[in-house]
Amino acid sequence: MKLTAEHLGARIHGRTLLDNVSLTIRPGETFALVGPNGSGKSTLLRLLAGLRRPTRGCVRVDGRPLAHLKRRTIARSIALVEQQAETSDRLCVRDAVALGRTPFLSPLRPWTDEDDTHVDRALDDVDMRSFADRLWHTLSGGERQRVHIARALAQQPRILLLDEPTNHLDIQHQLSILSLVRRLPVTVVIALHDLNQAMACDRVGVLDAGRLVALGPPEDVLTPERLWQTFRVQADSIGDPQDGRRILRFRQAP
Ligand SMILES: Nc1ncnc2c1ncn2[C@@H]1O[C@H](COP(=O)(O)OP(=O)(O)OP(=O)(O)O)[C@@H](O)[C@H]1O
Repeated sequence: MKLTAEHLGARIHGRTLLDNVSLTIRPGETFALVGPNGSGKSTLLRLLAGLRRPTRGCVRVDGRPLAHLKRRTIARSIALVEQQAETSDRLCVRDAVALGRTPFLSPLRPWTDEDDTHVDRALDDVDMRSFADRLWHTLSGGERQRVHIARALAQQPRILLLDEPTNHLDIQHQLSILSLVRRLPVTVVIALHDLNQAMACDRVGVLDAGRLVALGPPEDVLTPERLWQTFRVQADSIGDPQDGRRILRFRQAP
């Protein structure tokens, strides 16, 4: 599924959060969105998910304006995992993940075994099946994060939008979630602070003060010059002795 942002602008109380952002996310690619704190990554993801209306411009899904689609129709195609998503304390893990099936349910389409299968698979994908009966408020930050990702996976989206999905996760679960996301046969946009994780994505977009200042393959975009201009850090790119892939090393500016 193709997702297109056309000249997107977002303003609030006279302040510009996004300025003329245009990009096309190609079907099936894993697209990393990077940028300093406050550069507009979460705002852009919310616009792409249809949760917030742009002040200017338009988001299209396979050419159709998102603004013309019903919320339920959007939820059948697009899932967003937000940074600070909350869930009712009274829910158990399984029920929290089952919420991902809501867009598919109706009086004429009640819960079926197929929904259970999707929930089980999503719990397995994030390694949370053994927590299925635990109450939400008993979970650690990283466990909650994994449940939110499972809920999005249970939604079987064709476009998955993830806002810093690895920020609470231990290294094993960071790697497994990222590798899962890359394997999924869906279009993924993922906001990341770890630029080496962004290096493993198909393409990268760099936001700086609400503007898209670079877009392309990671090696072409995450150059020492760009990292200095946007993040004000000195960076060196070195080769991984195992597989030759580029790794970024950072130093604070003198
Ligand atoms: N409702 C709001 N009212 C005022 N300012 C807002 C509002 N929502 C977002 N902002 C501002 O918009 C800017 C962009 O925020 P956004 O959350 O999109 O950045 P981000 O790149 O995701 O940041 P981070 O890396 O810190 O998560 C920030 O300066 C933020 O303070």
